[in-house]
Amino acid sequence: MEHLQVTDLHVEFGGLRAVDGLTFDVAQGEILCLLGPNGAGKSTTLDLICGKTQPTGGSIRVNGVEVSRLLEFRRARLGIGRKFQVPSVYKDLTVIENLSVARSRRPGIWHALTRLSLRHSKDMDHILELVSLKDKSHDQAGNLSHGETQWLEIAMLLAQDSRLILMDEPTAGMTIQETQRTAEIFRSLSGSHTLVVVEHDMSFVRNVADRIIVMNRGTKLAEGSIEEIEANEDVKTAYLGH
Ligand SMILES: Nc1ncnc2c1ncn2[C@@H]1O[C@H](COP(=O)(O)OP(=O)(O)OP(=O)(O)O)[C@@H](O)[C@H]1O
Repeated sequence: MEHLQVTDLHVEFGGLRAVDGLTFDVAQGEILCLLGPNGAGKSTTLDLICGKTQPTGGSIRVNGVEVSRLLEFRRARLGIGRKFQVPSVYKDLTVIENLSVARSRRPGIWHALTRLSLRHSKDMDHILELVSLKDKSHDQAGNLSHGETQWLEIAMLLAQDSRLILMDEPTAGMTIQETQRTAEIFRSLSGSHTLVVVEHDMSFVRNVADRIIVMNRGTKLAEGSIEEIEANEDVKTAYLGH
């Protein structure tokens, strides 16, 4: 579980202010959904939090620790995990082998010790159960469906001990059933993990979000529950304007 505080965050790309004075908090164990029209700065915000992009100003704190100047791998070690739209699983390896690779990326020497490795294999079972892939643990990742591949990637983040998980359109391309299962997975992660999710599917957002932030032109336009967001006139205007 991680508490995230973003304060007055800025980034410019050749004069374009993609993120322009963004401030928000995410509580430990909370699921925050980021909405907004195309080009609002949602993906860039995730890039800034995970360290893929360096900010031109502002602060990003995780459990009180300033991370905004740290390199991406250092942030990963602090438990910040990013799931991209294109999955990065190893197709020739089995599901469980993919988890082992993810686990071996964890910091520290402890995972090398046998006693702890045993415990870890139990953790792995638990993780596979959580993402509904236990029956497929010895299947090649390349043979998984699109939805299962996305879940494997979430499982890999869990295996590498990410506690603040950032996801960009996790349900894109999923069937209705896969989307529903993904919502259940997210709800079971909430409480123990903090999630920031960029998502356009409103019924999914309705199912998973504890809170919603709508971005427009790099800044926060509105914040609240789904009911508050749907009733917000500024939000309606921003979407119609695009
Ligand atoms: N590396 C980059 N270099 C230059 N411009 C960029 C870069 N990354 C993003 N941008 C620009 O920053 C703005 C915000 O982009 P971003 O992808 O964050 O928006 P978004 O809200 O995620 O939109 P979408 O819903 O379309 O993915 C856009 O105008 C985009 O073209």
